[in-house]
Amino acid sequence: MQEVIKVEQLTKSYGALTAVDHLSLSVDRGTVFGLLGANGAGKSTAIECILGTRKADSGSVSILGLSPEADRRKLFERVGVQFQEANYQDKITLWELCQVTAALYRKPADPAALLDKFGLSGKKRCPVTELSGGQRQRLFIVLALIPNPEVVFLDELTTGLDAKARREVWNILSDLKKQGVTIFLTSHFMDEVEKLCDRICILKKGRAVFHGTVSEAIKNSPCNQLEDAYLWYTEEESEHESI
Ligand SMILES: Nc1ncnc2c1ncn2[C@@H]1O[C@H](COP(=O)(O)OP(=O)(O)OP(=O)(O)O)[C@@H](O)[C@H]1O
Repeated sequence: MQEVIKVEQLTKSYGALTAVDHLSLSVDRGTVFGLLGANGAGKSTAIECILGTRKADSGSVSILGLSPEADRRKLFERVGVQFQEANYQDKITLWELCQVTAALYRKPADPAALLDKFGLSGKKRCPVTELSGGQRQRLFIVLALIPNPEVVFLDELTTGLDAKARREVWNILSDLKKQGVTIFLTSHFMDEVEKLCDRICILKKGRAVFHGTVSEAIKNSPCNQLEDAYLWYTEEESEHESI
């Protein structure tokens, strides 16, 4: 399988705090990779450093064989990104934002079709600031998919979505995966991780304490369920290195 994302020994500190500590990982084409960890474990910092929007202290990253820093323009034609928080100009409508985003890419997806797929067609003329939390979250995913990406990064994918919308997002991601899109996500929901992720990495205080499949995560712990295993990896005082 072709390696699409390769991260080696990525490290980032904020003053005395090491937020990401020698993180190495690899993601194959057409697979879904989940980066997990408690609040403050370093997931967002890791994603930002992988994307080159935050400068790492050391380590290397390659996405689609390109460097996020040196090949920024080339790479971002092929990568979609959804961030947890985004600030948009006051009063800009969903439709305007989609158009502005689509204009950045050579072969964008059809924003109208994406809005429709995510149940946002009726809100086209609505200012982004007037959307509910779940609607904003869905819009962020739409924006990440506008480039027609080969790789998509989704940070806290379904936070704020209701049960039905979460299921819909899962189905859409499963379809994207079938089309060969590589997905890198963070999530706090273990049902979602079990449903979607081929491989996971669990971070604890910036360090990877588990790498592998969901079933390996359960097998290498004393637990029978992913959520219990996840808590075991993240809460135990002793390290459970299995990399
Ligand atoms: N700009 C910053 N300056 C200083 N410290 C920061 C900064 N951003 C994050 N941190 C710290 O780095 C650590 C990792 O934060 P990060 O946001 O990467 O975690 P996370 O796993 O994404 O958390 P969450 O699940 O809450 O989003 C935390 O202790 C956080 O307080």
